[in-house]
Amino acid sequence: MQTKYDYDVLYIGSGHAVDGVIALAKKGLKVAVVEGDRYGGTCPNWGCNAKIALDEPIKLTKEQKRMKEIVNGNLSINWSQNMKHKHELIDGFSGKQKNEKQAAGIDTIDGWATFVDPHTISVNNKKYSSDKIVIATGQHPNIINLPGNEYAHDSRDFLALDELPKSIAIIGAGYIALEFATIASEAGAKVTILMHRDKVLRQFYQPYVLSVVDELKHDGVSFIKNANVASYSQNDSGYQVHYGNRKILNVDWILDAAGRVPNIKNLNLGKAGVDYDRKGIKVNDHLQSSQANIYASGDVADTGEPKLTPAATFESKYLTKLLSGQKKDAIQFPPIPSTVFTSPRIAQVGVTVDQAKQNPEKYIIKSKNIKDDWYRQVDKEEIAKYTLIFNRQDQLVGAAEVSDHAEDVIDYLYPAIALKLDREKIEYLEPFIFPSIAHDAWKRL
Ligand SMILES: Cc1cc2nc3c(=O)[nH]c(=O)nc-3n(C[C@H](O)[C@H](O)[C@H](O)COP(=O)(O)OP(=O)(O)OC[C@H]3O[C@@H](n4cnc5c(N)ncnc54)[C@H](O)[C@@H]3O)c2cc1C
Ligand SMILES: NC(=O)c1ccc[n+]([C@@H]2O[C@H](COP(=O)([O-])OP(=O)(O)OC[C@H]3O[C@@H](n4cnc5c(N)ncnc54)[C@H](O)[C@@H]3O)[C@@H](O)[C@H]2O)c1
Repeated sequence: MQTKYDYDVLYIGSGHAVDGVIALAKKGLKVAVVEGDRYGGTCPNWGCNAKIALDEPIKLTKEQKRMKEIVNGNLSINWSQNMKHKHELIDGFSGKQKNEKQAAGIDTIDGWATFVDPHTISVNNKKYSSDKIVIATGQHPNIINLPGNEYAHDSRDFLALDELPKSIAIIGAGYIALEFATIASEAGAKVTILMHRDKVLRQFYQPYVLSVVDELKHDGVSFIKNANVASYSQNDSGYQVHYGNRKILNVDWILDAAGRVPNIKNLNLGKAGVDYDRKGIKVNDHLQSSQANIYASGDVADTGEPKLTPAATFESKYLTKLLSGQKKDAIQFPPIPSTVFTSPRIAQVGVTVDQAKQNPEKYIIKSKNIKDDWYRQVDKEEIAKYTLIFNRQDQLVGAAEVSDHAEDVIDYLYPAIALKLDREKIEYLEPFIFPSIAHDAWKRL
């Protein structure tokens, strides 16, 4: 494709919302990626991959505690070695990401992009023009505007802590709060979660959430409901969180985990004619913004889908097909699965249990406590429950699980839900390896 612009397609951002870029370049389009920070974006550098690297030994010590009569000794987390291992796994990732793009003939432009007009951006005072532009700038932590918030840290700081603080206050009770509380508490910190209201992980099935909350409490994590955090301060002994009616919590470290907000402020979107609000860039069913040549992908796009890696990757791959002319149809999202990587995990996909309960004429709910199943007792799981949701045509449309294997179970069941498999196909797919979590999951259907 020959255009009057420097590029056919220019991406702002280099996270999973850009996963389709190499395939696009292979189609012969002239492509550039602008990145102001580390290539690869949040998920590998300071999100999913970094977190799961720290979490793996946590899972191990939790399991060893359950097996203590069988596996001798007391395992404990060496925080600095755990962090060193995380650095070894993660730190080279960004360079590899950048090299892969360059090797595919993609121009990588280092710096922060701002719009000059709908076809032009500026990076470090140099202008670049492009026929199509994809805004894929992700989100940043929502640091609550409170007095003393210079003492509060974000998730990125936590994932780089050289030393584990003895006590940590976590503001918020969502994904990051619960996952990091699991890691920090098991590694030896005293963790207090200060909740905005009275619910933890409100988008997940609450009985499963409460099982995880009970487990965390058992491990010493405190939860303060309706905390009404007012300010933070510092003195010789550490930091203080001022909350409720003149109450003070003294800690060594404060993590603000009160959600994330789209990276749109510094893009100068007024010059691009792109509409947005606090939920992100407004897009139509082709991920196209209010300016016809500008698209949005990933966390920054207000698609109504969860702001998760699988959604960002799916959107990016859709855009690859759309922008290379292979596809014209609107984007059709499959159900986006999600896991909270606590110990045990909570995972879900498709129609939620609450949605099914509200529509009994449409759905049949099957729930089971499988804690005592022989396969779950192999590693002495203490919490293992699932719920399956079927429509009236006997198709699996939703699933939720709380257990140490919840993310794998939901992944194994995912094809049945996403492809709407009928009974005959499900029975044909019966021969999973035995014994295995996949077999354990599929035999439920
Ligand atoms: C702690 C944490 C844990 C997470 N764990 C999971 C998980 O387990 N599973 C899961 O599915 N999701 C998880 N997520 C969410 C997941 O990381 C995001 O959904 C995903 O990274 C979104 O990808 P993206 O490409 O849209 O945005 P990002 O990965 O954030 O990429 C955006 C990129 O744009 C760059 N950028 C921004 N503005 C500009 C500009 N003006 N010019 C140039 N570059 C710019 C940024 O530097 C960034 O690199 C987690 C998030 C966090 C914070
Ligand atoms: N396992 C995963 O897939 C995973 C893990 C981490 C993060 N993420 C992604 O990153 C996003 C951000 O994670 P998160 O945990 O920060 O967000 P979240 O939306 O999951 O939780 C935010 C929490 O902050 C609370 N809160 C909001 N405003 C507040 C205020 N003013 N004062 C006190 N509390 C307040 C909310 O009530 C909620 O409990 C997630 O929504 C998700 O998209 C995903």
